[in-house]
Amino acid sequence: MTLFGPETLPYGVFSTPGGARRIGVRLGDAVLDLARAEADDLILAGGALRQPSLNVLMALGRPQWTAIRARVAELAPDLPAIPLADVELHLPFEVADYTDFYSSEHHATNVGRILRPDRPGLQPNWKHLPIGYHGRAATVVVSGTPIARPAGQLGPGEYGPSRRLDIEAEVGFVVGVPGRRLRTADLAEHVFGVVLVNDWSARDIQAYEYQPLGPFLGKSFATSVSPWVVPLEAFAPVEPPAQDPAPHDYLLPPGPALDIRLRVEWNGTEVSSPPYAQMYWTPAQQLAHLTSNGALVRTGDLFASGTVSGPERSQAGSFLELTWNGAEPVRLADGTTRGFLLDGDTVTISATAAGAGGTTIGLGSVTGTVCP
Ligand SMILES: O=C(O)/C=C/C(=O)CC(=O)CC(=O)O
Ligand SMILES: [Ca+2]
Ligand SMILES: [Mg+2]
Repeated sequence: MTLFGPETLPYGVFSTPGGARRIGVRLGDAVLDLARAEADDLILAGGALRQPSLNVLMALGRPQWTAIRARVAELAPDLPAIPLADVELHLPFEVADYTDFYSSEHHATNVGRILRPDRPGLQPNWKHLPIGYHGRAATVVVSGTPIARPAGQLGPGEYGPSRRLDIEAEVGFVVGVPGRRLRTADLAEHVFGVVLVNDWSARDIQAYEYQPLGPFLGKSFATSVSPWVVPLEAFAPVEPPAQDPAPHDYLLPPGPALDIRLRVEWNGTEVSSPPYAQMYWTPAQQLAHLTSNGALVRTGDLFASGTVSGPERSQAGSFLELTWNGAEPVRLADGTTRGFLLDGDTVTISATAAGAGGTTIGLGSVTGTVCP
């Protein structure tokens, strides 16, 4: 079984040594060169495929996305193909704005217990609206980019490198068509596709700075995304979890969940398997909420699910939860133990998902190595 067969066909931006950035689609272990296919008039996309990023393609809208994808699938065996091993992959789209949600009930409850032990895990508003914050688009980087350990204020009078550097395994949604005051039913008209996200987080910086305005420097230093954007239509929609209390009208109907199964590896040891299908708030509700006040989403906007954590410890999407703030270290295959990230550590988040027509599709992976 290949995870990158004709039912997946994710888009990315690649280059070969000395060459310019071009748009490609992954098929198996090859990249189909769509820039050349358009230049050869095999695919008509008004120049959208002859660009150094996906943004022009993403702005075309759903009917053209569907038509181009169908044409790529039809032509795939005959399109110019380059071995994946011979290309460099780049950030696939120019990030306009980056928003991060907080939509796993298990993650929100765990983080609440760890950071605010004197209060109930979930805040009273949590089941009434998808909580989120606006992040920093400029520091969204492609998988493989080294992650420099941030320094900052760790407490009163204390400044230095973070000692509690962490990950957050998330699913990201990439906006193609701009809009404001969107309804949940509008998701597929506006969202082009899905990436994996690692929202690197310095827990000591975060814990000191976040009150009362929320995450700031503890999360804005780097956010990694996978190089392949999997089109929304490649996924088989599934039923989201029941919501109680019923959300406000503008958040209904909730729209589908996606059955994306993540896997987190720490220096090659699999340490957790977060289940995205169990997220409380759906991407359609996040998009409707994000734009409900009249705020504009633009081509290239990235909104992330929030840390994906399931009910089990082995399903934690952050090391904060996995090691319970470092108190219960995990053992890696080389016999060493970890609470938080050490310099030189590599984290890889990968995922598969239920694809349309009963298939299993791949999302690839997002990886990063910590440097001092
Ligand atoms: O509960 C808090 O104070 C903050 C928790 C987070 O780390 C927020 C975040 O990035 C959202 C998420 O990924 O779920
Ligand atoms: Ca996050
Ligand atoms: Mg911004």
